[in-house]
Formats: sequence, C-alpha cells, structure tokens
Amino acid sequence: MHDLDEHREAREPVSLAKESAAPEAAEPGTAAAQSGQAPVWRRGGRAVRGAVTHERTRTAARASVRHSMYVIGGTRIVARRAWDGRTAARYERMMRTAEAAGQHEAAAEWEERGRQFRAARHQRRMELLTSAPRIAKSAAIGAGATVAGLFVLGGVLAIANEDIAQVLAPPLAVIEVIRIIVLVASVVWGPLVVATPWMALAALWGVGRKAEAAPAWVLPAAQRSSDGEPVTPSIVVQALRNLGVPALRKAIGEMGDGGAGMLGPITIAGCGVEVDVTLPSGVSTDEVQSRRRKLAENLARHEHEVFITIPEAARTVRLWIADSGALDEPIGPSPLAIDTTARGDYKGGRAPWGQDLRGDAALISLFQRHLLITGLSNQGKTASLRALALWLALDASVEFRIGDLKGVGDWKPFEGIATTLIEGPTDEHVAQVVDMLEEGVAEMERRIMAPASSTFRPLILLVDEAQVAFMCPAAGEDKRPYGGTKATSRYFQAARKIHNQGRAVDVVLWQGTQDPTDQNLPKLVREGAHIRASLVLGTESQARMALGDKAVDGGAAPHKLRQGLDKGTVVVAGDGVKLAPGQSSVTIRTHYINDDEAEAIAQRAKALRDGVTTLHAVEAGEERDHLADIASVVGDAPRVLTQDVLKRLADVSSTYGKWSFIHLKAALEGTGAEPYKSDGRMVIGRDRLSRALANRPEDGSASTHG
Ligand SMILES: Nc1ncnc2c1ncn2[C@@H]1O[C@H](COP(=O)(O)OP(=O)(O)OP(=O)(O)O)[C@@H](O)[C@H]1O
Repeated sequence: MHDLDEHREAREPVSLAKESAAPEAAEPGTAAAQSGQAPVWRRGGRAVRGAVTHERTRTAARASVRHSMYVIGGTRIVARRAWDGRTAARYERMMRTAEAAGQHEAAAEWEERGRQFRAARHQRRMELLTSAPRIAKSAAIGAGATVAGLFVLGGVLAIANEDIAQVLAPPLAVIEVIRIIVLVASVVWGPLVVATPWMALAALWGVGRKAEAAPAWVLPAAQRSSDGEPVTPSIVVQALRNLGVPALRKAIGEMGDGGAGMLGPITIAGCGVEVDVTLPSGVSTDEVQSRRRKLAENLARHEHEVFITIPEAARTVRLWIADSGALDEPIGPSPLAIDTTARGDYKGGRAPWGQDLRGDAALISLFQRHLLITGLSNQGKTASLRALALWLALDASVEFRIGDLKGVGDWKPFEGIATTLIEGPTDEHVAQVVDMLEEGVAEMERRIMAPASSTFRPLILLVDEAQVAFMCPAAGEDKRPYGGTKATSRYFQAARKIHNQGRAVDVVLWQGTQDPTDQNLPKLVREGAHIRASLVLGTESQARMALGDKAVDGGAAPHKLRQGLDKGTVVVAGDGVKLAPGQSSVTIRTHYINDDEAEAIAQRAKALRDGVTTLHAVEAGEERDHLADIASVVGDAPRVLTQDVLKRLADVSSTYGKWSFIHLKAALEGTGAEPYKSDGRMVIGRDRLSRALANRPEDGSASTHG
C-alpha cells in the first residue's frame, strides 16, 4: 500500500505538468480530452508547420524567389553583354575556349580579332581627344548657321509677304517648339523619373526570364519536371553547370559558345543516349563522377539512369543517359530458353548473358577464365551464374563439378549433367566441397604433368555461396581448417592453386558469393578471377572488393544499383566481355532463366551427353587395387583396347571416371603389363597382367590410393 502511494506521488508532477501546459486538453470529460487531442502549443506548431509546408505556400515562395532571381540573372546577363561590348573580354574568352579544345588555329584567329578590336578602340579614343575643340567649333558654327538660316528664311518671308515682322517668325517658331518640348518634358519628367527604374527592372526581368536564369528548384512544376524530354546539348551543359563544381561552372560561364564545345555528338545508345564531355582544365573527372545523383537529377533522371564512365581521352567523361523509365522495362527472355537448337561452345563461343545498357547483346567468353560473381542476397546471383553454366552445359565436352552451399535446389537441373553435385549449407557439405576442390587441384596437377600435346576436357569447378566455405570454422582430421584464409586453410589454398595454375589446363573455378568482406572473400581469391561480376552491393568499398579499384575508379558502380529493383543487373569487369576502348567495366542486364526454363535447357544438355552419373559427395580416400581392377575388366580376352579398359574401369568405380590413358599407363608402370601396340592400336594383354599379379609382392603394395 505504501509502495502504491509512493508511486502515485511520483507520477503526479508529470500529470500536473501536462495539465498546466494544456489546460483545456486535460479537462476531464471535455470533448478534446475524450478525443485525445494534443495540447494547443503542439497543435499550433503543427498548424504553422502545415501552413509553411503546404504546397500552395511553397509554390508562392518558389514564385517569389524565381522572379527575384530572374531580375538578378537578367542584370548579370545585361551587364555581361555590356562588358562584352565595351571590352575585349569576348575575344579573350573565345580564345581560351579554342585553346582548351586544342584548336590552336581558331585561338590564333580570335587573338588576331582581339588585337584588331583593341587597335580600333585605341584609334577611336585618340580621335576623341583631338576631336573636342573640333566638335565645339562645329557646334558653334552649326548653331550660328542655323540662326542665320532662320533669319534668312524670315527675310525671305518678310519680302514675300511685305511684312517686316515676318523676319522674326522662324526663330520665334523654333523658340516656341523648344518651349513646348520643355513644357511636355516638365510634365512627363516626374512620372518618367518614377517609372524608369521599374521599366529597367522589367526589362532585366524579361531578359532573365527568357534565359530562365533561376535555379531549377524554383521553376514552376511544369518546367521542373522535364521527364521524358530529349537530352539536348543545352540540357547537358546546364546540368553540368549546376553540378556544384565551381571551376566547372565558371569555365562554362566563360566559354564563348556557352559550353557546347565541351560536348561530343549526342548519339543514341540502346535505350538512352551517350555523350562524351571534355572537361575544362581544373575540373577532374572524379569531381563529376562523384556527383552522379546530382547530375542525374539535373538531367531529370533517377540516379540509376545515368552512368558516368571514363573513356580513353584525357579529361573526358562519358555519360550514358537512359530514356526515362526505360531501364525498368524487362529485357526479353534468354536465347537459350527460346532457341531449342542453341549450343554452348567453351572454346570459341560467347554466352548470351543479357544486354548491355546500349541494348546490344552482352556476350561473354568463358574460355579458360576463372569467374567470381558477388552481390547482396536475393538479387539474382545464382540465377545469373546458373545462366552461364546452362549455356556451357550445352557443350557436351565440358565437365561440371558443383558445390552449392545454399542447397535449396537452384542447381538441381544439373543432376545428370554435373559429375559432382553437393548441395547443402552445413560444415559437412563444406568439407565435401573442399574435397571436390582438392580433387580438382589433383586433376589440375595431373594435367600439368601430362605430355605437352595432351588435350583435356574443360572442367568447371563451381562453388555457389562460397562465403560459406570461407567462413566455415570446422577442421578436418588433420586439424587443418576448411575455411579461413590461413596458409593451412584448405578451401582457400585449393582455390588459390586453381587460380594460379588451372587456366592453362582448362580447370577453372567459378565462385558465387554474397556481400564480400576480407573474411568471406580474401583479396587473393578476389583478384585471382579473370571475370569479376557484381550485382547490387551495399557500399563502394564492397564494390572495390568485388570488381577491383581500377574498375570502380573507371566508373563501375554496383553499389549504385537499386536493391530489389535491379535484380539480375551485373557490372562486369575483367576480360571475357568486350569493352569499349578505355572502359573498365560494362553493366549488363542479364536474361532471367527461371527454374522451369532451366530444367528444359538442362534436359537438352543431358540429351547431348550420354548418361552422366552425378555423385553427391566426393568419394575421397577410396582405396582401390588398380592392377586387380584392370585385370578384372580385361577378363578372359587376350587383349583389350586401352580405351575400352578405361570405359569398363569407369563402370567399376567412380575413381576411374576421370582416368585417361596417362593414368592407366602410370598405374601399370613397372609391372611388366604396360600398354603396348597391337595392330597399330594401344592394348593391354591378359597374360602380362596375370604375370604381373602373380609376381607382385604378397603385401599388396601395388594397390594405390584411388
Ligand atoms: N535477371 C533477372 N531479372 C529479373 N529478376 C531476376 C533476375 N535474376 C533473378 N531475379 C529474381 O531474383 C530472385 C532471386 O534470385 P537468386 O536466387 O538468383 O538470388 P541470389 O542472389 O542467388 O540469392 P541468395 O544468394 O540470397 O540466395 C529470383 O527468384 C528472381 O525472381
């Protein structure tokens, strides 16, 4: 009870404070209190805020700022014109523009014109000095002559009318006219004095309005929203001028041609236009690049609709400006999904991955290239990686070994195509993927040791969600960790070895990974990939990890893609894709191949291959007695072709699935049962095998690790 009282006391001041602040609101039983209305001061504040932020108020405020800015802008323009007219500034400016554009002849011509202008001005001034007495004299003579003339006219009139008084008539008439003029002027003078400043203001306002010399944000809505307006040179120059780079603004202001000379031709490029802008000296390309959003808004586009890249030419930025909304239109289906005769071609072909921003087909060569694709979760990483794998699966010579460390069935279509398919996110799955990769390393090493003329089946080792492997804390029996980036880390080391040596013997590693960090995607592994692709990422530093500094410095900006909206849009750096000269990356909107289409394509790929058995774990460590196995497949036949022996061995155990003649020869080396030529073809003889088996030591040392 006591506690309760204390509570009540403690609460009271609060309610009192409320009451004193809002007496009518707290009056129990009043309508306001019942309806839970806020105190007066708050409602008042809200009302004021409402009034201030009301659209009508804002429109009125914008209008007043706009019209004031027209006057200021107009004054600036008129003053500049006057200054230009009186001085050699114009010639100087044109000369500098020509110089900046490297047009030295034009610069020299403007210099000459400037010199002529100055010479003429000097001459005029000198003449003015000497002409003052001359003008006074001629004025006096002129006045005297006029008066005399008037009197002569009066004399003529007097004689004609025989009236002497007429002599004064013309001078008096002139005096009368002057009097009337003075009278009119004295009447008009007052209002004229009052009206002149206003007329001048109106004139300046008119000049400013015509030139729209006011910031974009104060323009009326109709003028502000230039959605869908074609991109013209003046729009681009205006957008650059208002970019917030003082040096650029000043330079454009000084250019005689209003800045048009900075622009190359505006060409149609896919669903947008492209234009190269040569920046004036003192403005660096990254000053423009870092203001992408502002530039886009100045061009009445969204940020993702403007791409700024750095072409080869010095001090130049290449702008690609999408037609409004065009990037939100879906691109068509993948050619793989509609063309049932499409084939992959590892060596000479290019996978139809999607479209670049210009709308051209984006084709990518996968020949002897390690690949890395990164991106935030659920943005189309697996789908785009799978699209490439599906194309390559249509080349029957390519072998796939796939580790899917997400394991929700994205890679199911590869059942019957891939020789290994490990699906699942657990440490156990990581261990199997590591085995798969290490088996790949062993295969690579075998190939490297093989005679120079040997040819190999391309082997794609594909690990989706590779970050799971890098982050795996588990260690094997030998205490070596599967994950991590230490020298003992098995996944890391296997990936590195393949990166270093796999390419030349067609053992390539494709990895898909989320959100790169130094921990889940070590630098060495990032940089070992020849093709680096990235879907939307969170930050620029991630973009740098994904694509490398060079690509990001050159304008690659996966971090500027829109999460959720730009699903399937990849920024690709490295080789494999055709890049415009000087370009370090290309943005590709990939064709989306959904699960059903993937299944259909996979079926076609399976039809091209004769019966691949997909293993779901690497049978590492299986001990096989090679000599005994070979003897068993040779059976009773006196001689069997080595090719047939290999085929039969593959049926005995998957260990032999990857064997080639080299392995067979190595296994029989020194046993006396080595392959030999019979009727021009390599065979293995039954009797020699039996002898080798009979002669080998009892401890079975001939058996080797499978
Ligand atoms: N090219 C594309 N165009 C349009 N939508 C796409 C495209 N690629 C993927 N999507 C959409 O994005 C969804 C996620 O794709 P996907 O599973 O490939 O993402 P992910 O990045 O691999 O995801 P996570 O790594 O988080 O599993 C798909 O279900 C599909 O709806």
